[in-house]
Amino acid sequence: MAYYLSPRFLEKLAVHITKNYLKLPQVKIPLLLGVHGRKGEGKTFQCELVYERMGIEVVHISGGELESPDAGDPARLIRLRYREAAELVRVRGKMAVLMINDIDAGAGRFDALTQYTVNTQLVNNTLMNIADNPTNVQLPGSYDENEIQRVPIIMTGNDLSTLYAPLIRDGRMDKFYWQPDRDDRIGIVGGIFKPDGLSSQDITLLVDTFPTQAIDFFGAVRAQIYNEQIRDFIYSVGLENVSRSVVNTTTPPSFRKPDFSISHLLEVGDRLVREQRRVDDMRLANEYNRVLQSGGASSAPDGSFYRAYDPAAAAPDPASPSGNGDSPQCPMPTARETTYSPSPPPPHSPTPHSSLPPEVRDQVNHILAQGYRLALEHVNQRRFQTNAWQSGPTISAQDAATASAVVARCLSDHAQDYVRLIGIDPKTKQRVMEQIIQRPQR
Ligand SMILES: Nc1ncnc2c1ncn2[C@@H]1O[C@H](COP(=O)(O)OP(=O)(O)OP(=O)(O)O)[C@@H](O)[C@H]1O
Repeated sequence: MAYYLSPRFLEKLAVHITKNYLKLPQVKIPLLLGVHGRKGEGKTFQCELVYERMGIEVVHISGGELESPDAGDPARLIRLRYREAAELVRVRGKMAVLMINDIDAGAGRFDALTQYTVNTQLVNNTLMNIADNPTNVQLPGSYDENEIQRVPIIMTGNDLSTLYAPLIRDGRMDKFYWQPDRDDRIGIVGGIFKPDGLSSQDITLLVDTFPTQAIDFFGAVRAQIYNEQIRDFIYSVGLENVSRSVVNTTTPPSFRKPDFSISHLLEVGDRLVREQRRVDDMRLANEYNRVLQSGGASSAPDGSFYRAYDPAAAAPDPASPSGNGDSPQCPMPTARETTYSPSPPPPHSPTPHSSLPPEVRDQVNHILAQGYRLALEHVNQRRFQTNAWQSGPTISAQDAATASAVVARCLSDHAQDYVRLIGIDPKTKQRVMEQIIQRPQR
């Protein structure tokens, strides 16, 4: 297939990679290049096209490999693969890169309140370390005195801001935000449908009909077109014979060219969009995460104190068995929470925090007095049974009056729901308490 490679993309990567193989006088070159942007816009795909075009050797790591039950494994893996890439340059005499896909999936949990693991820290530190000393990357247990080849590291991710901030500073990481413009999209979609004989007007119409869809969507539309024939095939051979007909067979089924008319493509595209909307409306993923989150935290949805705060237990101890790789240091994985800045109450309305029950106000004061942060969660009566709490506002204010006002507003916004107050230790990013402060009237 004739894939489209965006000139902007090619230029950015080509310059970054080449620069890292040159010795420029008195120029400090960042080793890392972070390609970021919306999911499914073809970041990885475009990178692979660049490597192919430039004949560059690639050593891969995926974000998923950056987590492991054993602390230190992913950091070791990065060093190992980096050295492997350096060795490829030496042996093959070609440029090589270390490509880390979806870095934020594996190492991107360095935001204010969510959990992070020992491995997350180690991965971020290892990458910083390599960026600072790219020709001296050692494996644990051995020391190689010889300098190794400097190898640029390209990483893709949706949200680089979730990485440890010093890792992405300009001296270490060059950044490239990839958002294909209309011309890029027409070029890419034209490449996807090249074998199907669509005219350039059809391609333009398809792209312009779905302007907010990621590139991935158009690939999915093409794949859907074959569904009808596959369904016919299944019925023609019979459900019980499908396996035999497609696996280990000398005569695999062949399919005639499906209907790639523009009207059919638009119809399939509309269907996919409707399905997406349904997912969005149902917020299935959101709920699923909440259930996991709540299930891992407190088996009883009665919201009684989460656990007594024990500073010794809260402090992460990498040497202890429980301080291993992926044991989250926060016992409850927390989805990213929104910060809530309370707007001032309207004139002549009662001050909201004055309406807080005294015990809740005491609780707020008590948490803030210990230097903890406050957050809120709410859940309706039905979802309470499944412990599927939703994040409410995170309260950035440290003064009791403002914080109480946010709590009071949340209580009135969710008057028919359960609301719970959460105390978070900002240093360890652990929840130190949870308590239900409102129950719906029955
Ligand atoms: N230039 C292209 N030509 C043809 N197909 C493409 C092109 N770019 C992307 N695609 C299609 O879009 C899909 C998604 O691309 P890719 O996985 O590179 O996106 P991504 O931005 O890295 O996504 P994520 O952020 O979710 O990892 C690919 O599997 C491919 O089908």
